[in-house]
Amino acid sequence: MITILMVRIKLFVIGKVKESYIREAIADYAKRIGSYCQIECKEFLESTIPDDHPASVDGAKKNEGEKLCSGITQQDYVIALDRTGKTNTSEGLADIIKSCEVNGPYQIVFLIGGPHGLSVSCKNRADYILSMSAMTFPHQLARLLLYEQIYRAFTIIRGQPYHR
Ligand SMILES: C[S@@+](CC[C@H](N)C(=O)[O-])C[C@H]1O[C@@H](n2cnc3c(N)ncnc32)[C@H](O)[C@@H]1O
Repeated sequence: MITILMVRIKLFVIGKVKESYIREAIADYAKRIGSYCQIECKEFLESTIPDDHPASVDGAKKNEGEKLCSGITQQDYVIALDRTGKTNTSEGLADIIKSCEVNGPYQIVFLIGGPHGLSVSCKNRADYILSMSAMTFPHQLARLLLYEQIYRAFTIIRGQPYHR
């Protein structure tokens, strides 16, 4: 017999969602996802960059990376979102989530970077670096797309008629 435990999904993200229409869409998906798992999103402030010097940008990214990684535990399955990562299908993401439901680890952490992207340490910690497209999205849209894909993944896992 296969025992399926409810996974917990956490999003650690840099920056707030300013547009109300994006916040509403995210809230709608979060509510739908809530019937399959616990999901929460922790927002961290963007680090200020005093000038456009590459060293300042690197410092800010490093600082943001430390904040993002601070809540990760050793057992978590970490998926970092980065344009240059590996692309996957919705079924592929569903397989990853299903494997965590069946075999553990039972907590999945998704990381979304700020305007300058994720630090090297975030990418090094990640078990999987996921690219949703070769194009770059603003972090707010990346977050919305991710919520939709997590919802879609659960409907695939449960065999429900959302995904075509
Ligand atoms: C504005 S983007 C950062 C752009 C930055 N220049 C870079 O190349 O990473 C903000 C965040 O959204 C997420 N993101 C944007 N486009 C993405 C994509 N195509 N696939 C996966 N994540 C993406 C990433 O987490 C990224 O750190």
